[in-house]
Amino acid sequence: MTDFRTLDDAGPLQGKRVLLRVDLNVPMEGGRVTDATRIERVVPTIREIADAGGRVILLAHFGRPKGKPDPKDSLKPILPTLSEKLARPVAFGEDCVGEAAAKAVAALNDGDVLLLENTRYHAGEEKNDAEFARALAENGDLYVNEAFSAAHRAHASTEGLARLLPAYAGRLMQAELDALTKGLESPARPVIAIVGGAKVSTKIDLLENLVAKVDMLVIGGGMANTFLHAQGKDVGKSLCEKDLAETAQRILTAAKEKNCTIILPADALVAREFKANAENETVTVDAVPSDAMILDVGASSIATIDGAIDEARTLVWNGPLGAFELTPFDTGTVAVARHAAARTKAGQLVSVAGGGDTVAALNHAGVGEDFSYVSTAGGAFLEWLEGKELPGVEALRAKG
Ligand SMILES: Nc1ncnc2c1ncn2[C@@H]1O[C@H](COP(=O)(O)OP(=O)(O)O)[C@@H](O)[C@H]1O
Ligand SMILES: O=C(OP(=O)(O)O)[C@H](O)COP(=O)(O)O
Repeated sequence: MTDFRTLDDAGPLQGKRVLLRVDLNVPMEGGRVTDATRIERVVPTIREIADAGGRVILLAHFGRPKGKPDPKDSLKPILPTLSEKLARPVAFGEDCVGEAAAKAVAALNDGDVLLLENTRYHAGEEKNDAEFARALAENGDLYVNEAFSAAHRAHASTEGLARLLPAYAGRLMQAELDALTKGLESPARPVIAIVGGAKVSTKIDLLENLVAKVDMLVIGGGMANTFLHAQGKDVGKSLCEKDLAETAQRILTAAKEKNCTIILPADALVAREFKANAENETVTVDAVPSDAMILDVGASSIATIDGAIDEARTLVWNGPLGAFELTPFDTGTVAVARHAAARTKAGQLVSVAGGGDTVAALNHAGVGEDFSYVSTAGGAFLEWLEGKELPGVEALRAKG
């Protein structure tokens, strides 16, 4: 990563206001952080800057609040976990721009840490609006991007800001790119990818390029339902983006052309309520009751996926196979994660997984330490794998 400026190039940080873009989009339940991996991975950089006398101003997004404040997407509930992991106090600014931000920043002493409220509370963030980026830049002397997992977004705090201030890659940004390059630049074949999760519309397009890069593609989670629908199956009340059926068809055709084997669930665990221990049954994907939702892959699908992993030498995985936060709909994700971990430990597989919820799912399965590499990034990791340039990374090149 020699074409980046890194923290090593930033000069003395004493007294400098450092706008540090991090990804705090962590899994939460009942107002509490349920997986702190993304926080833990940025702690060393925050400490490093603060210990050098810098004033750390954390910029981050949470959820998708559509450009206006929404209390359910506040970063405030993350503060206790952030402060605990950092083992130091963290101040909070009620807005990331304007008077509230300026006041909070002005109150900082050298070595202090401040978290500003969700950047996505402003429409200018996702539009990468120049004026909004300038408003963010007003509070900093330099910019450090540590949010590899949001680097596929050309937003004001991930891209625009890097063009306004001296910009540097943070330690995690560097480490992620180094690890992925080392692990996956020329992967041992066959390569299997598992893509699941719930962010169907923002991730489906990248599958078209992915099928050219991998030998087998397992489509699970909410993502699978759109494909099952595209194949003419009734998915009942399942999470499904019906208007993406054509895109799904196109991906299936591209896979055939590229000789990539697509593995879709053949059976599923369905329920009528989205809650833990909801009454459930296993059905084939041709027989999903119209009032039920697919919440996990079934036993026969798990066996097929495990068998495919046995044939592979490299696995890349983003997106849980089911609603793993709710038992028993964690069964598929846990079983496949443990199988991949065992193959990895036996030296038969290189396994790379990433994504906020995917990491939480691996930790839930007790195998977070057993994969070859666990990235904080999901969508960004897949786009990197596609060979796409990531706007957040590109904006850092040759800046400083
Ligand atoms: N069949 C399904 N129906 C509804 N939600 C699902 C299903 N399968 C997976 N999910 C949800 O997908 C979410 C994770 O998706 P996503 O954000 O794309 O993953 P990541 O954060 O790892 O990139 C989890 O909260 C999980 O409950
Ligand atoms: O959680 C994230 O990505 P991921 O779900 O792909 O791991 C990032 O914070 C990006 O969030 P976004 O997909 O709402 O832009």
